[in-house]
Amino acid sequence: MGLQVYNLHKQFTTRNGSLVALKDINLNIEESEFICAVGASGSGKSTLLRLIAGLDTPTAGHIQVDGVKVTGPGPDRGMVFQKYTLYPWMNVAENVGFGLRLQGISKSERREKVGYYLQVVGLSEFARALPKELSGGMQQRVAIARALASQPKILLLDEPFGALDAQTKETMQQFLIDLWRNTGVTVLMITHDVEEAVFLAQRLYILSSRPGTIKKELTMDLPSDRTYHTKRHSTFQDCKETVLELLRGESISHNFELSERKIAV
Ligand SMILES: Nc1ncnc2c1ncn2[C@@H]1O[C@H](COP(=O)(O)OP(=O)(O)OP(=O)(O)O)[C@@H](O)[C@H]1O
Repeated sequence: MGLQVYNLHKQFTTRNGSLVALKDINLNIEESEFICAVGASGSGKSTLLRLIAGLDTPTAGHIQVDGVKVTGPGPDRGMVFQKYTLYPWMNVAENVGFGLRLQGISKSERREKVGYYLQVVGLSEFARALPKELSGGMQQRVAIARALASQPKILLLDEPFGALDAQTKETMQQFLIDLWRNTGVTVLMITHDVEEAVFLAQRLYILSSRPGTIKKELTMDLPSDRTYHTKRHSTFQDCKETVLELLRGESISHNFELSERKIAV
């Protein structure tokens, strides 16, 4: 059944009055789809993901995961943020098993699941390492393993590679697409990196700014077994240009925010 978002509206009260961050957002994400939402800075991407994660409540509208209304955080949604959110005093295995411990899962089952997901992300031999002993990319793989360990119905990724250097980012994109193909997990990822979004997503939602609305929904016509070579294909370049053009339209009224640096291609 996947994830459905119905007429979502989010308004914040600020010192300068109220601000509509999201307006009339409707999403339909089927099981095992890989979806990216892309938009300029301030288009409400993080707000959208936080609402889906249940970390904040909508002003109007509602969200369903597998037909169940979201009323708060839950193990059916695994979240990975841009900044490494590992507990520095816990080793890698303890970090991956943390959510499972909170769910009251027995030590033996925890050990089995942690072992399995560390293998999935290729970090078995780092089980006893502390986060500070790992590179940025490895830390994000631990965060992904932790999110997967609770066997969520959907993986929510908030610019997970935004803090990584270009080369690590490319490696992590390939890692993520292989992981998605091997596990069949449903993914919703937000990013302002157009190339990343076009490379990863089967389908893209493009958000407009202030208020954040769905400006366009695009299906990516790229092979499912994509590798970084795919980025050189003319179809890939055409898709990227289409998205950039839609975002350029946004930048006319928000050019102070949507610099080429922010588009990051
Ligand atoms: N807690 C809050 N209180 C008031 N305004 C907020 C709050 N959170 C977000 N906003 C505002 O809502 C709008 C959308 O913010 P959000 O962080 O969701 O955008 P974004 O697309 O994720 O941006 P970026 O790409 O820069 O992270 C912005 O104008 C922001 O200032």
